[in-house]
Amino acid sequence: MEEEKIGNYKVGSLPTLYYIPDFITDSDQSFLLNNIYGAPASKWKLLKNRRLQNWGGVVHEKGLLPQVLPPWLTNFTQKIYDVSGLFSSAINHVLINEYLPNQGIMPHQDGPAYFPVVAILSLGSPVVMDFTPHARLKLDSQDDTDKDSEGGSFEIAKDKWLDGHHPFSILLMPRSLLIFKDKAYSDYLHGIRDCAVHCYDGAVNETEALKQNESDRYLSSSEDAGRKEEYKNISRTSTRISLTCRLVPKVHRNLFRF
Ligand SMILES: O=C(O)CCC(=O)C(=O)O
Ligand SMILES: [Fe+2]
Repeated sequence: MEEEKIGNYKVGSLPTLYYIPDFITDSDQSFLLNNIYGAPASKWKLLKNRRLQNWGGVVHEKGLLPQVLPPWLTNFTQKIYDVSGLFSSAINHVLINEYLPNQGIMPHQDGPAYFPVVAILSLGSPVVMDFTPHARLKLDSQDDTDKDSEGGSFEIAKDKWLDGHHPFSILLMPRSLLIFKDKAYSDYLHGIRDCAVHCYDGAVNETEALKQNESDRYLSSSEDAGRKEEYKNISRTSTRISLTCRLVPKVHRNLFRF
């Protein structure tokens, strides 16, 4: 793995979206989950639709008020730094999100304090992450009154986008690593739908993600293999944990000079 180039893991039509299946082993996954769930209860921050742990310090618009990352995390952030070769210095911030099967994250762009490369390590239940071009890249904006009509997310397919931008999705299997930067980071919003069944039909990494031997157990709960194929759904039957690993370049060493 170490000798291989990150370029070998490029997926989809953007030049800077990478998906590495089996980035960590099963025992690495258990090790991380044990540490995450072994952290003091006060480490969890409750949000409306999920909970999270913040490691590495507090991120402000102007930079990071740092806290040393624990060794159980730096083992992995160092590996991500080494393998990707995309970060200008060591990863110093990790956000751990926990999602129940019907929880997700609204489409968003990561904040300006971060170096524009993000690495997301996935544990537990698989999910589909959707990328949507930024509203400023929409060509002929649809009549907003359309929004409430039937069809929900299919509305998006009608939109026209500038410069070849188009919505796409990626299937994030457990133990995989997703890395994105540049256009994928700045021209697109990323989000996860808050429903318990996700469709991966057309996902940019369908082949790569489903090569994993264990993937079968997550596919549609239908007994009928043919229907699994037909619907291309994953059932989110358990919790997903993600580790969003980033670099905040500006670190405040002295609180009083912040
Ligand atoms: O859980 C994920 O995979 C995405 C998390 C994310 O986008 C974020 O923390 O900014
Ligand atoms: Fe994000």
